[in-house]
Amino acid sequence: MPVLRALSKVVKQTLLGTPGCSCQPLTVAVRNISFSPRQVTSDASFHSVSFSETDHPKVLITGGLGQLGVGLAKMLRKKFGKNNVILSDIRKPPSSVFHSGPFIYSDILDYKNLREIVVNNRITWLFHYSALLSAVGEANVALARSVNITGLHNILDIAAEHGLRLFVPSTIGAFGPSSPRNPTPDLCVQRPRTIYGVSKVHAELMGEYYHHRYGLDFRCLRYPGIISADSMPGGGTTDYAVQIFHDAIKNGKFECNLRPDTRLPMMYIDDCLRATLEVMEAPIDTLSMRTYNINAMSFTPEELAQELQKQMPELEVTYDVDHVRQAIADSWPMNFDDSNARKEWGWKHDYDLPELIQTMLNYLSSETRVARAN
Ligand SMILES: NC(=O)c1ccc[n+]([C@@H]2O[C@H](COP(=O)([O-])OP(=O)(O)OC[C@H]3O[C@@H](n4cnc5c(N)ncnc54)[C@H](O)[C@@H]3O)[C@@H](O)[C@H]2O)c1
Ligand SMILES: C[C@@H](O)[C@H](N)C(=O)O
Repeated sequence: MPVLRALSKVVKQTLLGTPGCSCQPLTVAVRNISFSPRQVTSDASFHSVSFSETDHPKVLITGGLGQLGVGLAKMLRKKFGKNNVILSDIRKPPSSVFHSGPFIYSDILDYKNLREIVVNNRITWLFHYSALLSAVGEANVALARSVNITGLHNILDIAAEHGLRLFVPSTIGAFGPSSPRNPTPDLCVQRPRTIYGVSKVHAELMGEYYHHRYGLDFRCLRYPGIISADSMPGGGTTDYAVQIFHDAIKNGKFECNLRPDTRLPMMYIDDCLRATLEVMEAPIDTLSMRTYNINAMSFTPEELAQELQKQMPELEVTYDVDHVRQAIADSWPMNFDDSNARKEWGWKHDYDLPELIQTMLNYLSSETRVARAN
């Protein structure tokens, strides 16, 4: 009974606030009690978080075989040690990934399997990358709803139950046509028109709710469109900005599926992954919010093509608009206001458009040279 009384007191304090106190003791109280949202009263467990700030975290990455996960694992393994970072997905990994560090099968819809992985590997940090992106999500709403929403519920419960620090990426796609688009601040109207966007707003709100209700250390960044050389995008609206480099090098031609004047926020992958680690390592008292916009640059297909043509004057770009993607892009931010991230935890991007272009061309041309030599 003392447990139940303590729990109900905490719940009341969390919901109603502590009279006369402007500090944040409630989170600490809930976290010390550390009860699971799926097992509240019957076996309210008192496990304390075993990870101390001087240890390396034990990391699990879900959905790790997509555009961003392999690069994230590489960066985290450099910092925390190869065996402290487990990559997981439902797909079969290429042999280079399989041999570069721990990889396991994990379907985020399988709650028991997820729990087993977290327990058996004593996971302390979880990066939740599994998702169906904007264009693929519109083509399969039921699956997107299940992976992006039901899957997230499993992740939140496991993370709260086991005292994990949880990173969930959100996106420029979490905004919609009624949001201010130029620029888009952290806090404003969010009424996205895609299942992807709706699921990401849901993730932001649920993560913040679990933070306040259960003390979950939830951290979230809204990424712009991410551009990478060594991994391909998984079916989003910003994919053209990756594909153009591949087609330019391979064929000297590119057909763009967005209108030439479609302005969207973008970022090179190294900046995105560094921001992710930085927000995970940020001291808790520097974070006034749990979800931040981050940005680097903003351009249209026409501007990207013109900048690329400075290096490759023979490049031909034509346009054949995909109406689904265009409607999505027309509802998204054109410029992203990330001033809170810059002020509070020191976010700063390294790559603007010229550096992005040079880095992509260097990487892809050296790949092509190696392939031709073999
Ligand atoms: N790439 C971008 O431009 C971008 C921008 C904003 C936000 N994000 C977010 O970052 C995260 C990673 O993005 P990405 O580009 O690597 O995505 P991606 O589409 O390339 O990869 C997603 C991965 O999730 C996996 N997956 C699907 N269903 C699963 C399931 N049931 N269980 C486990 N894994 C499953 C897929 O196999 C895939 O490897 C996503 O949450 C995405 O919303 C990405
Ligand atoms: C922006 C982002 O979330 C993803 N690249 C998409 O276009 O769907």
